[in-house]
Amino acid sequence: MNFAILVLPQKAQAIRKQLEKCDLLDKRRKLQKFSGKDEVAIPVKTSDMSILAKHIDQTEHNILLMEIDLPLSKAEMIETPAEKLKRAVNHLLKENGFHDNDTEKLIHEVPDHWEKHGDLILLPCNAFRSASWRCLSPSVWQTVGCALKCNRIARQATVSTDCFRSPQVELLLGDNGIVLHKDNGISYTYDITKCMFSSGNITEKLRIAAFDCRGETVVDLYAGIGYFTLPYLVHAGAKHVHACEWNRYALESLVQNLELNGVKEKCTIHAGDNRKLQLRGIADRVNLGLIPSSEDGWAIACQLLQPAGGQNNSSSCGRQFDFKVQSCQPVHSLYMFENKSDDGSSCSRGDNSFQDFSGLAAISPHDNDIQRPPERSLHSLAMIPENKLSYPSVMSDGRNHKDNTNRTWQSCETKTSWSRWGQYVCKALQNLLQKEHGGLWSAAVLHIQHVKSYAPHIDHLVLDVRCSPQVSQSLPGT
Ligand SMILES: C[S@@+](CC[C@H](N)C(=O)[O-])C[C@H]1O[C@@H](n2cnc3c(N)ncnc32)[C@H](O)[C@@H]1O
Repeated sequence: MNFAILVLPQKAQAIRKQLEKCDLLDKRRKLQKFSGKDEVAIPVKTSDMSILAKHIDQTEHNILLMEIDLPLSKAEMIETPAEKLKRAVNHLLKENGFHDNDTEKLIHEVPDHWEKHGDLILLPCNAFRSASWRCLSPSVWQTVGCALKCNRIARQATVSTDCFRSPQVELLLGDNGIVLHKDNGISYTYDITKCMFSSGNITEKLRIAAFDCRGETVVDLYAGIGYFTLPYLVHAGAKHVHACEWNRYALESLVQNLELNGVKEKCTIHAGDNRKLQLRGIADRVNLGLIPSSEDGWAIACQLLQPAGGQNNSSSCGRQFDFKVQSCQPVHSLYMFENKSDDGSSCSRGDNSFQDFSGLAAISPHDNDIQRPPERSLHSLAMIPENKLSYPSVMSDGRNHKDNTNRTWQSCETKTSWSRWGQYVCKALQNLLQKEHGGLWSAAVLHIQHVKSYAPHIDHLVLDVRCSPQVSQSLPGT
């Protein structure tokens, strides 16, 4: 029931203000002037006249309280898409004879959020799950399509654990799942029912887009539809990307996406198992984007890195690379994804852009006691702003030095489990590199990125590692 008080027009604004001040004005509804009656109805939240009387100046006239449904205010009239969807589905349930109790339960399965891929709406996996919805198919999907103004509806399921990372998307309305997705100036087309597309990884795509890879040869070991291959080529300026992929549907999309974005000539696709790649020593940078772990690809990644070191910033700017200056060591970056469990004890879940990996030194070739961290002992690190972020860079003789951005490594006592994971990865890579290329190598964590949390104890982490071959002190001119 809705109520209003009737007041004289000349008093209406003053009384409205008084009501607003004491939170008795019903803002969901509009004031209304009654033509011919010379009265204005002001919507109020209470039907208790004594409460109203306490707050309104009644000296000049009497106030009349009445039950009335005044028109909704403008803000109330604007329905969100989620409200619209719920209203449409509610109507459908009623039309089909569902009782109020059942309707109330079923409405909880109508989602508030979804992904939009062109004219296709991808519903979350818990949407419309009860058996009752099946009886209402296809009219329920037509209703959803109509409410959300789209022609195709699909429902998300968990990405399968098979090695192709196949999505388990179910098409509910429409005859195909091919979509066109655009972000950060890059177009991706793919079949949503056959290839995975993680919109949650947008922060990583943006981070890669901001890398300076000019002059670099990059290998993307798990290219998929080109989710990272394309930002390397389109925005980071990589000279060439070798993209590895073994899922034929992802490969089809990858080819299309390279063409779509005009970078086909700069990419070589390697179809098949990346562990069988015959290439070696070609890469400045290797991208390992596989969850839950890319560990299977570490050996091949090390094989792919150039033995004498890759491009560094100085050479990409056209300056002569100089082996004599240690701070201009050629560098490699391995870029990898991991999903890690954590014990949640000190997890910080706010801004995840910059993680403090203080206390984590580069692994020198002489560190042999790094253990794999226990799976459930990982938790996040304290945050530090970007201007305080510094690179650990310890050479094989243990000396600290400034990196070429002139930021010094801050030592800190706090050892966290993420940093232990970083150390474990660095040590493993260093061993692999020494075995593969010979000589001494150092491996250092450049950055640890928390991408997202899948569950309270499962975090998606990305680690940037810089691997450098150590120059012998006896090289001519050193
Ligand atoms: C996480 S998915 C795709 C990630 C990709 N960056 C994207 O979002 O489009 C990983 C991809 O690696 C591929 N893959 C997994 N193991 C592989 C292997 N040993 N060789 C080649 N491709 C592999 C899968 O088929 C899948 O498309």
